[in-house]
Amino acid sequence: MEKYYPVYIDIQNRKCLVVGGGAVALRKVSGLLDCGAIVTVVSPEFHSDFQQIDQSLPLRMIRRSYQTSDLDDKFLVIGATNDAALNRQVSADAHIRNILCNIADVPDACSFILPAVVRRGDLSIAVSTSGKSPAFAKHLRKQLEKQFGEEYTTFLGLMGAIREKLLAAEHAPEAHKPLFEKLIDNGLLDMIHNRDKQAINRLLHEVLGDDFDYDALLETGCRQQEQGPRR
Ligand SMILES: C[C@@]1(CC(=O)O)C2=NC(=C\c3[nH]c(c(CCC(=O)O)c3CC(=O)O)Cc3[nH]c(c(CC(=O)O)c3CCC(=O)O)/C=C3\N/C(=C\2)[C@@H](CCC(=O)O)[C@]3(C)CC(=O)O)/[C@H]1CCC(=O)O
Ligand SMILES: NC(=O)c1ccc[n+]([C@@H]2O[C@H](COP(=O)([O-])OP(=O)(O)OC[C@H]3O[C@@H](n4cnc5c(N)ncnc54)[C@H](O)[C@@H]3O)[C@@H](O)[C@H]2O)c1
Repeated sequence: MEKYYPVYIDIQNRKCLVVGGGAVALRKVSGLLDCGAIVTVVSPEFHSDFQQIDQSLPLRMIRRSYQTSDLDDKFLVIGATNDAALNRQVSADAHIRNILCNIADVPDACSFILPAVVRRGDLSIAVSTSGKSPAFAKHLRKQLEKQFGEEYTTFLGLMGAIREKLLAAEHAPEAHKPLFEKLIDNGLLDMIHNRDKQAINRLLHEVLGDDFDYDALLETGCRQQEQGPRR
């Protein structure tokens, strides 16, 4: 049996709790805010870098010890204190309430564990070793970072905009599939990497038709990225 079921969770506008205020908690808070969560962090003391977090982000800092009621209305909790018994308590409290829970470095107290992640715009590559070797997950993440450059950000912006345009015209996944495959197989990524706009437009016109233009599609792709939270 597989130990973990891999998923991507949409936490935009979801209330999340981080317990602890050290360097590890700071990393977890930043990661949650980056993904649009509404974050509460509770701890008697806070790492000084918490002051550096953009004031306009939805972060509430509570300066006291954890209490069970901190979990009220929460979707997800991350425990990152230096008190092992307290971390266990957070995990047990979350379990009873069916709240998703990660305790930093304590896999058997987690209902989900965190992968090492490479992000290139909408592309994310998550690496987990099912807890067997976090050091190796990090190593692999660094290798992937070298392999996957910024061209993937543009590439996915473009593919997303093309898909949106095709879907707006017709919901026909079977007809669309070979079009996407042609773009992928005929070197679109390399063309983006080489910034060869002429070659890109030639390929787009050949595969999709004359009303598919690189600059116009990219503009829609950027607008989609800038759109705010959905919930
Ligand atoms: C990926 C990453 C994400 C993140 O933390 O955000 C992450 N750990 C990272 C780094 C890292 N962690 C540790 C080291 C020291 C070297 C080593 O031990 O290997 C390093 C490397 C370093 O720091 O250089 C120590 C460690 N970690 C865990 C234990 C306990 C145990 O294994 O029982 C111990 C031993 C504590 C002790 O010795 O007492 C447990 C977990 N750590 C996980 C995630 C989950 C499984 C991930 C997977 O499936 O691979 C899991 C199960 C639970 C969780 O925390 O979610 C992040 C890399 C991010 C990046 O750089 O991209
Ligand atoms: N994954 C990693 O890279 C990594 C690295 C180091 C440590 N860790 C794990 O994460 C834990 C935290 O690491 P750290 O370096 O941030 O530790 P730290 O000692 O800097 O911070 C611990 C925080 O817990 C808070 N805390 C203590 N009791 C509390 C309570 N009752 N309620 C709320 N908050 C409370 C403290 O105020 C402090 O802010 C470590 O104990 C270790 O298990 C993970």
